[in-house]
Amino acid sequence: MKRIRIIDTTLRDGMHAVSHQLTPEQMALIASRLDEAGVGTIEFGHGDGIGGSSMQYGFAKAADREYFKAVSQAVKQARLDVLLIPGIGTIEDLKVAMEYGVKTVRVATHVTEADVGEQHIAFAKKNGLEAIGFLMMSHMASPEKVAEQAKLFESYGADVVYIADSAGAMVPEDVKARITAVKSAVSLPVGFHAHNNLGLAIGNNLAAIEAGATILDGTVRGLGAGAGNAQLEVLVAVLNRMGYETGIDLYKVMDLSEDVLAPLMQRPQIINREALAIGYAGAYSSFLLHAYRAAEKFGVDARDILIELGRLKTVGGQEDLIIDVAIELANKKARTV
Ligand SMILES: CC[C@H](O)CC(=O)C(=O)O
Ligand SMILES: [Mn+2]
Repeated sequence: MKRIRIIDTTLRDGMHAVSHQLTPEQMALIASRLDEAGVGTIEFGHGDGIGGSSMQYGFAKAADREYFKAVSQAVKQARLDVLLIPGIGTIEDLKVAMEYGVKTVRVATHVTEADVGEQHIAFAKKNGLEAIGFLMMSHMASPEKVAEQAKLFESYGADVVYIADSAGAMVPEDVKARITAVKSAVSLPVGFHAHNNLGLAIGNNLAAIEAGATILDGTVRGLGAGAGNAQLEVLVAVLNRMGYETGIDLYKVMDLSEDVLAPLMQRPQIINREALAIGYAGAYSSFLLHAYRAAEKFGVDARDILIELGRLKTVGGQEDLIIDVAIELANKKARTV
């Protein structure tokens, strides 16, 4: 049977959807249920990765160390994984994660900036971790450029390279083109991380597999930034139907979704007008809740903020620009009335 490795990121990307407010106890409960369901790799922590809890990205309910402790005690089999965006997280933060048994790090950089992850990948490899190079906002670069950046990650020692459709802006042919280019440039396993802003998360995962990806991300109930990620239980069901083995018990993730996740969610994980605007404009999915707050504060339409952020080609880390754009739109509005 063909095997697909699944990385569950409910407890990391899903944190964006709940303003990073899951408690360590809630994370521990969800992690233990994922573990029981046979999920092999569990990513967890602040939505913006380790060290992300801050004024700029939003304060989490608890400190990184409290999440590390709670989740590491709850999980028996699964491999624990953290996301590290160089500059937001540091190697010192990673060392703390390692004390709690974290075995995989996804070093996430903007799609044209893999070089800022070199020392983090090298450190991870030297210390026995699995190192995954994660190229964010991959729709913003051509397939050739994405392949060039994937090669850089490979040259630093990465075990896997990931193409992330952070804006949920890609259609299946965009995904195929990028995965195909990366597959022919590197000899590493290739992964894909989807967002559902255009309703294509599952379809894009299938396109990724067709082009040679063997690792996919999912989140229970789709919980994640923007319109969320590929919904884990749906992904498992579809992959089962297509004859792929994931090692995940479908009923157990369905029950986790219905009985545990649903009551915790601040809002349904749907493609509302603002999430759709993100996919349409190619803006960062994690800007969604920041844009809501800025829109309310300055009396403008959140969609206009998001469309403008896409037009300006803003990238992760530029959350402060959301306020600037909202103020600019409010001033424009005041001038026209
Ligand atoms: C802000 C980090 C981001 O959420 C990482 C990620 O999941 C993505 O780029 O989609
Ligand atoms: Mn994401």
